[in-house]
Amino acid sequence: MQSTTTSSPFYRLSSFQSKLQFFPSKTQLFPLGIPFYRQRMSSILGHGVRPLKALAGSPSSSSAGDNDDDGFVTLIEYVGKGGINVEDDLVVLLHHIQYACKRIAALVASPFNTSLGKQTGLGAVAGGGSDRDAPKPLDIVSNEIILSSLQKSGKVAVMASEENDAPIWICDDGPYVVVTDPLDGSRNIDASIPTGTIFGIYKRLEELDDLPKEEKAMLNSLQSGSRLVAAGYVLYSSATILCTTFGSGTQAFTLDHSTGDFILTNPSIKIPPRGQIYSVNDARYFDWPEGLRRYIDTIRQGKGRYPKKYSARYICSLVADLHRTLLYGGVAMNPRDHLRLVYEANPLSFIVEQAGGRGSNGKSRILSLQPVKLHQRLPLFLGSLEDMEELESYGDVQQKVNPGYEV
Ligand SMILES: O=P(O)(O)OC[C@H]1O[C@](O)(COP(=O)(O)O)[C@@H](O)[C@@H]1O
Repeated sequence: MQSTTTSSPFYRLSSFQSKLQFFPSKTQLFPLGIPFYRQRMSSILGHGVRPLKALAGSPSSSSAGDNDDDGFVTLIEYVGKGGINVEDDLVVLLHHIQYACKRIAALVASPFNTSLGKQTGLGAVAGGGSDRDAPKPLDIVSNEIILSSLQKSGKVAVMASEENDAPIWICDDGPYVVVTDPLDGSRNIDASIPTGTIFGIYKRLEELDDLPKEEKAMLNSLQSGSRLVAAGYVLYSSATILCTTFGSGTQAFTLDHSTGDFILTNPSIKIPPRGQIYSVNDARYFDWPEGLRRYIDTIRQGKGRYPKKYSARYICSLVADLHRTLLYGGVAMNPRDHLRLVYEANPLSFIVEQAGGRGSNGKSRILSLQPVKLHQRLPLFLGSLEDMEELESYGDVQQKVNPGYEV
Protein backbone atom coordinates (compact mmCIF):
# COMPACT_ATOMS: atom_id res chain seq x y z
CA MET A 1 0.00 0.00 0.00
CA GLN A 2 1.30 3.36 -0.91
CA SER A 3 1.25 5.87 1.88
CA THR A 4 0.96 9.63 1.62
CA THR A 5 3.40 10.48 4.39
CA THR A 6 6.36 12.74 3.83
CA SER A 7 8.46 9.72 2.88
CA SER A 8 6.76 9.89 -0.48
CA PRO A 9 8.82 11.41 -3.28
CA PHE A 10 6.38 14.22 -4.06
CA TYR A 11 4.97 16.71 -1.63
CA ARG A 12 1.44 17.80 -1.48
CA LEU A 13 0.68 21.31 -2.49
CA SER A 14 -1.97 21.35 0.23
CA SER A 15 0.79 21.52 2.81
CA PHE A 16 1.56 24.94 1.34
CA GLN A 17 -2.04 26.10 1.63
CA SER A 18 -3.19 29.06 -0.40
CA LYS A 19 0.10 29.53 -2.23
CA LEU A 20 -1.52 29.53 -5.62
CA GLN A 21 -4.06 32.14 -4.62
CA PHE A 22 -1.52 34.47 -3.05
CA PHE A 23 1.66 33.96 -4.98
CA PRO A 24 1.88 37.35 -6.67
CA SER A 25 4.01 36.81 -9.70
CA LYS A 26 2.79 33.42 -10.83
CA THR A 27 1.78 34.62 -14.24
CA GLN A 28 5.07 36.38 -14.60
CA LEU A 29 6.93 33.22 -13.65
CA PHE A 30 4.92 30.96 -15.95
CA PRO A 31 4.81 33.09 -19.07
CA LEU A 32 3.44 30.20 -21.12
CA GLY A 33 0.45 30.11 -18.82
CA ILE A 34 -0.91 27.74 -16.25
CA PRO A 35 -2.41 25.33 -18.82
CA PHE A 36 1.10 24.71 -20.10
CA TYR A 37 2.34 24.31 -16.55
CA ARG A 38 -0.44 21.82 -15.93
CA GLN A 39 0.78 19.64 -18.77
CA ARG A 40 3.21 18.33 -16.21
CA MET A 41 0.38 16.50 -14.53
CA SER A 42 -0.97 14.90 -17.64
CA SER A 43 2.45 13.97 -18.89
CA ILE A 44 3.31 12.34 -15.60
CA LEU A 45 -0.07 10.70 -15.24
CA GLY A 46 0.39 9.38 -18.72
CA HIS A 47 3.45 7.58 -17.44
CA GLY A 48 1.55 5.95 -14.64
CA VAL A 49 2.42 8.14 -11.67
CA ARG A 50 -0.57 9.23 -9.62
CA PRO A 51 -0.64 12.62 -7.93
CA LEU A 52 -0.59 12.42 -4.18
CA LYS A 53 -3.89 14.22 -4.06
CA ALA A 54 -5.59 11.22 -5.54
CA LEU A 55 -3.98 9.03 -2.92
CA ALA A 56 -4.44 11.13 0.14
CA GLY A 57 -8.01 10.57 1.22
CA SER A 58 -7.78 13.59 3.50
CA PRO A 59 -10.45 16.29 3.67
CA SER A 60 -8.25 18.64 1.66
CA SER A 61 -7.85 16.14 -1.16
CA SER A 62 -10.82 16.98 -3.29
CA SER A 63 -11.26 15.35 -6.65
CA ALA A 64 -8.68 16.03 -9.31
CA GLY A 65 -9.09 19.11 -11.46
CA ASP A 66 -11.47 21.07 -9.24
CA ASN A 67 -8.97 23.61 -8.01
CA ASP A 68 -5.39 24.71 -8.38
CA ASP A 69 -3.99 21.97 -6.16
CA ASP A 70 -2.25 19.63 -8.59
CA GLY A 71 -0.31 17.90 -5.82
CA PHE A 72 3.15 19.21 -6.66
CA VAL A 73 5.25 22.04 -5.32
CA THR A 74 7.66 23.83 -7.59
CA LEU A 75 10.81 25.57 -6.43
CA ILE A 76 9.28 28.97 -7.07
CA GLU A 77 6.11 28.09 -5.21
CA TYR A 78 8.15 26.72 -2.33
CA VAL A 79 10.15 29.90 -1.82
CA GLY A 80 7.10 32.13 -2.35
CA LYS A 81 4.31 33.16 -0.06
CA GLY A 82 2.71 30.17 1.61
CA GLY A 83 5.96 28.20 1.35
CA ILE A 84 9.09 29.11 3.26
CA ASN A 85 8.50 32.69 2.10
CA VAL A 86 11.94 34.11 1.48
CA GLU A 87 12.29 37.77 0.49
CA ASP A 88 10.64 38.68 -2.81
CA ASP A 89 13.95 39.84 -4.25
CA LEU A 90 15.46 36.47 -3.50
CA VAL A 91 12.55 34.67 -5.18
CA VAL A 92 13.17 36.68 -8.33
CA LEU A 93 16.89 35.96 -8.18
CA LEU A 94 16.26 32.24 -7.70
CA HIS A 95 13.92 32.23 -10.61
CA HIS A 96 16.72 33.57 -12.80
CA ILE A 97 19.32 31.18 -11.40
CA GLN A 98 17.14 28.12 -11.92
CA TYR A 99 16.41 29.26 -15.46
CA ALA A 100 20.14 29.56 -16.15
CA CYS A 101 20.67 26.08 -14.75
CA LYS A 102 17.96 24.65 -16.96
CA ARG A 103 19.75 26.12 -19.94
CA ILE A 104 23.01 24.58 -18.74
CA ALA A 105 21.27 21.22 -18.19
CA ALA A 106 20.07 21.33 -21.79
CA LEU A 107 23.52 22.34 -22.98
CA VAL A 108 25.44 19.54 -21.28
CA ALA A 109 22.95 16.98 -22.57
CA SER A 110 22.81 18.34 -26.10
CA PRO A 111 23.88 16.26 -29.09
CA PHE A 112 25.17 19.52 -30.55
CA ASN A 113 27.73 19.95 -27.82
CA THR A 114 30.60 19.17 -30.09
CA SER A 115 29.78 22.10 -32.31
CA LEU A 116 29.63 24.30 -29.22
CA GLY A 117 32.98 22.94 -28.12
CA LYS A 118 33.27 20.59 -25.23
CA GLN A 119 36.14 20.91 -22.84
CA THR A 120 38.65 19.42 -25.21
CA GLY A 121 36.54 19.78 -28.33
CA LEU A 122 38.09 20.54 -31.67
CA GLY A 123 38.77 24.20 -32.02
CA ALA A 124 38.07 25.03 -28.38
CA VAL A 125 39.64 28.31 -27.41
CA ALA A 126 42.65 27.61 -25.25
CA GLY A 127 43.97 30.40 -23.05
CA GLY A 128 42.05 33.11 -24.87
CA GLY A 129 43.41 32.10 -28.28
CA SER A 130 43.13 34.24 -31.35
CA ASP A 131 40.32 32.45 -33.22
CA ARG A 132 37.27 34.44 -32.25
CA ASP A 133 34.91 32.11 -34.05
CA ALA A 134 36.17 28.98 -32.38
CA PRO A 135 33.59 27.28 -30.18
CA LYS A 136 33.95 27.89 -26.48
CA PRO A 137 34.30 25.23 -23.81
CA LEU A 138 31.07 24.48 -21.97
CA ASP A 139 32.25 25.96 -18.70
CA ILE A 140 32.76 29.31 -20.42
CA VAL A 141 29.35 29.12 -22.09
CA SER A 142 27.80 28.19 -18.73
CA ASN A 143 29.47 31.18 -17.14
CA GLU A 144 27.97 33.46 -19.79
CA ILE A 145 24.52 31.94 -19.27
CA ILE A 146 24.67 32.58 -15.53
CA LEU A 147 26.02 36.10 -15.92
CA SER A 148 23.28 36.94 -18.38
CA SER A 149 20.57 35.62 -16.03
CA LEU A 150 21.97 37.53 -13.07
CA GLN A 151 22.09 40.71 -15.14
CA LYS A 152 18.50 40.26 -16.22
CA SER A 153 17.35 39.61 -12.65
CA GLY A 154 18.14 43.19 -11.62
CA LYS A 155 18.84 41.77 -8.16
CA VAL A 156 22.59 41.27 -8.23
CA ALA A 157 25.25 43.85 -7.46
CA VAL A 158 28.22 41.64 -8.17
CA MET A 159 28.98 38.18 -9.50
CA ALA A 160 32.21 36.39 -8.64
CA SER A 161 32.79 33.33 -10.77
CA GLU A 162 35.48 30.69 -10.82
CA GLU A 163 35.71 31.43 -14.54
CA ASN A 164 36.58 35.11 -14.16
CA ASP A 165 39.79 36.55 -12.78
CA ALA A 166 37.95 39.36 -10.99
CA PRO A 167 34.37 39.85 -9.79
CA ILE A 168 31.99 41.53 -12.23
CA TRP A 169 30.09 44.55 -10.99
CA ILE A 170 26.55 44.30 -12.35
CA CYS A 171 24.31 46.91 -10.80
CA ASP A 172 24.68 49.45 -7.96
CA ASP A 173 21.41 48.76 -6.20
CA GLY A 174 21.29 44.99 -6.62
CA PRO A 175 20.62 43.63 -3.13
CA TYR A 176 22.66 40.44 -3.58
CA VAL A 177 26.14 39.14 -4.31
CA VAL A 178 26.42 35.82 -6.15
CA VAL A 179 29.46 33.57 -6.11
CA THR A 180 29.46 30.64 -8.51
CA ASP A 181 31.28 27.77 -10.10
CA PRO A 182 29.14 27.61 -13.27
CA LEU A 183 30.13 24.10 -14.41
CA ASP A 184 32.12 22.05 -11.97
CA GLY A 185 33.56 18.72 -13.08
CA SER A 186 33.78 19.94 -16.64
CA ARG A 187 37.08 18.18 -17.17
CA ASN A 188 35.03 14.98 -17.48
CA ILE A 189 32.36 16.41 -19.72
CA ASP A 190 33.49 14.71 -22.92
CA ALA A 191 32.67 11.39 -21.26
CA SER A 192 29.22 12.62 -20.16
CA ILE A 193 30.10 12.18 -16.50
CA PRO A 194 27.80 14.18 -14.16
CA THR A 195 28.65 17.83 -13.69
CA GLY A 196 27.21 20.57 -11.54
CA THR A 197 26.66 24.26 -10.94
CA ILE A 198 27.40 25.66 -7.48
CA PHE A 199 26.20 29.02 -6.20
CA GLY A 200 26.18 31.05 -3.01
CA ILE A 201 24.18 34.21 -2.30
CA TYR A 202 25.17 36.99 0.08
CA LYS A 203 23.62 40.36 0.80
CA ARG A 204 25.40 43.33 -0.74
CA LEU A 205 27.39 45.12 1.96
CA GLU A 206 25.78 48.55 1.80
CA GLU A 207 28.46 50.05 4.01
CA LEU A 208 30.87 49.59 1.09
CA ASP A 209 28.68 51.40 -1.45
CA ASP A 210 30.91 54.48 -1.61
CA LEU A 211 34.09 52.57 -2.44
CA PRO A 212 35.41 52.37 -6.01
CA LYS A 213 33.71 49.59 -8.00
CA GLU A 214 36.67 47.24 -8.16
CA GLU A 215 37.23 47.45 -4.46
CA LYS A 216 33.64 46.98 -3.39
CA ALA A 217 33.23 44.15 -5.89
CA MET A 218 36.16 42.32 -4.34
CA LEU A 219 35.22 42.93 -0.70
CA ASN A 220 31.60 41.94 -1.27
CA SER A 221 32.80 38.71 -2.87
CA LEU A 222 35.19 37.87 -0.05
CA GLN A 223 32.50 37.59 2.62
CA SER A 224 32.83 34.76 5.10
CA GLY A 225 30.63 31.74 4.43
CA SER A 226 28.89 32.37 7.73
CA ARG A 227 27.14 35.31 6.03
CA LEU A 228 25.58 33.27 3.22
CA VAL A 229 21.83 33.81 2.97
CA ALA A 230 21.33 30.98 0.49
CA ALA A 231 23.37 28.42 -1.39
CA GLY A 232 22.69 25.69 -3.87
CA TYR A 233 24.01 23.25 -6.38
CA VAL A 234 22.48 21.78 -9.48
CA LEU A 235 23.52 18.26 -10.41
CA TYR A 236 23.34 17.42 -14.11
CA SER A 237 23.06 13.65 -14.11
CA SER A 238 20.45 10.98 -14.87
CA ALA A 239 18.17 13.49 -13.15
CA THR A 240 18.76 17.22 -12.83
CA ILE A 241 18.61 18.00 -9.13
CA LEU A 242 18.62 21.45 -7.56
CA CYS A 243 19.58 21.30 -3.90
CA THR A 244 19.31 24.47 -1.84
CA THR A 245 19.41 25.95 1.59
CA PHE A 246 18.10 29.28 2.82
CA GLY A 247 19.45 28.68 6.31
CA SER A 248 16.62 26.53 7.58
CA GLY A 249 17.34 23.03 6.35
CA THR A 250 18.33 21.64 2.98
CA GLN A 251 15.81 20.90 0.24
CA ALA A 252 16.07 19.11 -3.10
CA PHE A 253 14.04 19.66 -6.25
CA THR A 254 14.06 17.49 -9.35
CA LEU A 255 13.64 18.91 -12.82
CA ASP A 256 10.53 17.72 -14.62
CA HIS A 257 11.83 17.90 -18.17
CA SER A 258 8.31 17.71 -19.59
CA THR A 259 7.34 21.11 -18.20
CA GLY A 260 10.59 22.65 -17.08
CA ASP A 261 9.65 22.91 -13.39
CA PHE A 262 11.87 21.99 -10.51
CA ILE A 263 9.58 19.89 -8.28
CA LEU A 264 10.15 19.54 -4.55
CA THR A 265 11.28 15.97 -4.00
CA ASN A 266 12.94 16.24 -0.60
CA PRO A 267 11.89 19.07 1.74
CA SER A 268 14.43 18.18 4.40
CA ILE A 269 17.57 16.31 3.50
CA LYS A 270 19.25 14.85 6.57
CA ILE A 271 22.69 13.42 6.05
CA PRO A 272 23.01 10.16 8.02
CA PRO A 273 25.18 10.78 11.12
CA ARG A 274 27.44 7.95 9.95
CA GLY A 275 27.97 6.52 6.48
CA GLN A 276 30.03 3.67 5.18
CA ILE A 277 31.52 5.33 2.11
CA TYR A 278 34.62 7.42 1.63
CA SER A 279 35.16 9.45 -1.49
CA VAL A 280 38.65 10.56 -2.47
CA ASN A 281 41.11 10.31 -5.33
CA ASP A 282 43.20 7.63 -3.68
CA ALA A 283 45.70 7.37 -6.50
CA ARG A 284 47.28 10.18 -4.46
CA TYR A 285 47.76 7.87 -1.47
CA PHE A 286 51.55 8.22 -1.55
CA ASP A 287 51.28 12.02 -1.52
CA TRP A 288 49.02 11.98 1.54
CA PRO A 289 50.20 12.80 5.04
CA GLU A 290 50.50 10.01 7.56
CA GLY A 291 47.23 10.88 9.35
CA LEU A 292 45.09 10.65 6.24
CA ARG A 293 46.70 7.36 5.20
CA ARG A 294 46.05 5.87 8.63
CA TYR A 295 42.44 7.08 8.59
CA ILE A 296 41.69 5.56 5.20
CA ASP A 297 43.58 2.34 6.01
CA THR A 298 41.60 2.03 9.23
CA ILE A 299 38.11 2.53 7.83
CA ARG A 300 38.85 0.34 4.81
CA GLN A 301 39.59 -2.51 7.18
CA GLY A 302 36.55 -1.86 9.35
CA LYS A 303 38.79 -1.05 12.32
CA GLY A 304 37.55 2.47 12.98
CA ARG A 305 34.85 3.67 15.37
CA TYR A 306 32.31 2.04 13.08
CA PRO A 307 33.19 -1.64 12.89
CA LYS A 308 32.34 -2.21 9.24
CA LYS A 309 34.55 -2.05 6.18
CA TYR A 310 33.97 1.13 4.20
CA SER A 311 33.47 1.25 0.44
CA ALA A 312 35.11 3.75 -1.90
CA ARG A 313 33.21 5.88 -4.43
CA TYR A 314 34.85 8.65 -6.42
CA ILE A 315 33.26 10.23 -9.47
CA CYS A 316 35.80 13.09 -9.56
CA SER A 317 32.96 15.54 -9.94
CA LEU A 318 32.44 17.47 -6.74
CA VAL A 319 28.69 18.07 -6.96
CA ALA A 320 28.00 14.42 -7.79
CA ASP A 321 30.29 13.13 -5.03
CA LEU A 322 28.69 15.50 -2.55
CA HIS A 323 25.12 14.70 -3.57
CA ARG A 324 25.71 11.00 -3.00
CA THR A 325 27.36 11.76 0.35
CA LEU A 326 24.40 13.87 1.47
CA LEU A 327 22.02 11.03 0.73
CA TYR A 328 24.05 8.01 1.84
CA GLY A 329 26.41 9.52 4.40
CA GLY A 330 30.16 9.12 4.78
CA VAL A 331 32.80 11.62 3.79
CA ALA A 332 33.69 13.27 0.48
CA MET A 333 37.12 14.82 0.41
CA ASN A 334 39.80 16.45 -1.62
CA PRO A 335 42.73 16.75 0.78
CA ARG A 336 45.01 18.87 -1.43
CA ASP A 337 44.81 22.61 -2.02
CA HIS A 338 42.57 22.34 -5.05
CA LEU A 339 38.96 23.31 -4.46
CA ARG A 340 38.04 26.95 -3.99
CA LEU A 341 36.84 28.43 -0.75
CA VAL A 342 34.61 31.12 -2.26
CA TYR A 343 32.89 29.21 -5.07
CA GLU A 344 32.86 25.62 -3.84
CA ALA A 345 33.75 25.07 -0.19
CA ASN A 346 31.56 27.79 1.32
CA PRO A 347 28.29 27.15 -0.54
CA LEU A 348 28.62 23.37 -0.21
CA SER A 349 29.53 23.55 3.48
CA PHE A 350 26.44 25.67 4.13
CA ILE A 351 24.29 23.04 2.42
CA VAL A 352 25.95 20.17 4.30
CA GLU A 353 25.67 21.91 7.68
CA GLN A 354 22.01 22.64 7.06
CA ALA A 355 21.56 18.93 6.39
CA GLY A 356 23.18 18.11 9.74
CA GLY A 357 26.72 17.41 8.53
CA ARG A 358 30.05 19.21 8.65
CA GLY A 359 32.32 21.01 6.20
CA SER A 360 35.95 21.37 7.21
CA ASN A 361 39.44 21.93 5.83
CA GLY A 362 40.61 19.05 8.01
CA LYS A 363 41.18 21.31 10.98
CA SER A 364 38.61 24.10 11.06
CA ARG A 365 35.02 24.70 10.10
CA ILE A 366 34.90 26.04 6.56
CA LEU A 367 32.19 28.63 7.27
CA SER A 368 34.35 30.25 9.95
CA LEU A 369 37.22 30.94 7.57
CA GLN A 370 37.71 34.45 6.25
CA PRO A 371 38.60 34.33 2.53
CA VAL A 372 41.65 36.43 1.76
CA LYS A 373 41.86 35.78 -1.97
CA LEU A 374 39.08 35.34 -4.49
CA HIS A 375 40.46 32.12 -5.98
CA GLN A 376 41.86 30.79 -2.72
CA ARG A 377 42.21 26.99 -2.71
CA LEU A 378 42.09 24.67 0.27
CA PRO A 379 41.64 21.04 1.33
CA LEU A 380 37.95 20.21 1.62
CA PHE A 381 36.20 17.53 3.68
CA LEU A 382 32.40 17.31 3.68
CA GLY A 383 30.24 14.70 5.29
CA SER A 384 28.47 12.97 8.13
CA LEU A 385 29.09 14.34 11.61
CA GLU A 386 30.52 11.16 13.11
CA ASP A 387 32.71 10.41 10.10
CA MET A 388 34.03 13.96 10.06
CA GLU A 389 34.83 13.87 13.78
CA GLU A 390 36.69 10.61 13.36
CA LEU A 391 38.60 11.89 10.34
CA GLU A 392 39.63 15.12 12.09
CA SER A 393 40.79 13.18 15.14
CA TYR A 394 43.70 11.93 12.99
CA GLY A 395 44.98 15.51 12.96
CA ASP A 396 47.27 15.32 10.00
CA VAL A 397 44.90 14.98 7.03
CA GLN A 398 45.75 17.90 4.76
CA GLN A 399 47.85 16.96 1.73
CA LYS A 400 50.81 19.34 1.44
CA VAL A 401 52.34 17.79 -1.69
CA ASN A 402 50.50 19.11 -4.72
CA PRO A 403 52.57 18.38 -7.80
CA GLY A 404 49.92 19.31 -10.39
CA TYR A 405 48.50 16.06 -11.65
CA GLU A 406 48.06 15.46 -15.35
CA VAL A 407 44.48 14.13 -15.10
O1 LIG B 1 42.18 15.91 -9.33
P1 LIG B 1 41.42 15.80 -8.05
O2 LIG B 1 42.25 16.24 -6.89
O3 LIG B 1 40.88 14.41 -7.85
O4 LIG B 1 40.24 16.84 -8.14
C1 LIG B 1 38.97 16.53 -8.64
C2 LIG B 1 38.04 17.63 -8.33
O5 LIG B 1 38.34 18.71 -9.16
C3 LIG B 1 37.16 19.17 -9.80
O6 LIG B 1 37.11 18.60 -11.08
C4 LIG B 1 37.16 20.66 -9.87
O7 LIG B 1 38.35 21.05 -10.51
P2 LIG B 1 38.33 22.32 -11.46
O8 LIG B 1 37.82 23.44 -10.62
O9 LIG B 1 39.75 22.47 -11.90
O10 LIG B 1 37.38 21.96 -12.57
C5 LIG B 1 36.04 18.59 -8.97
O11 LIG B 1 34.83 18.45 -9.66
C6 LIG B 1 36.61 17.28 -8.53
O12 LIG B 1 36.02 16.87 -7.34
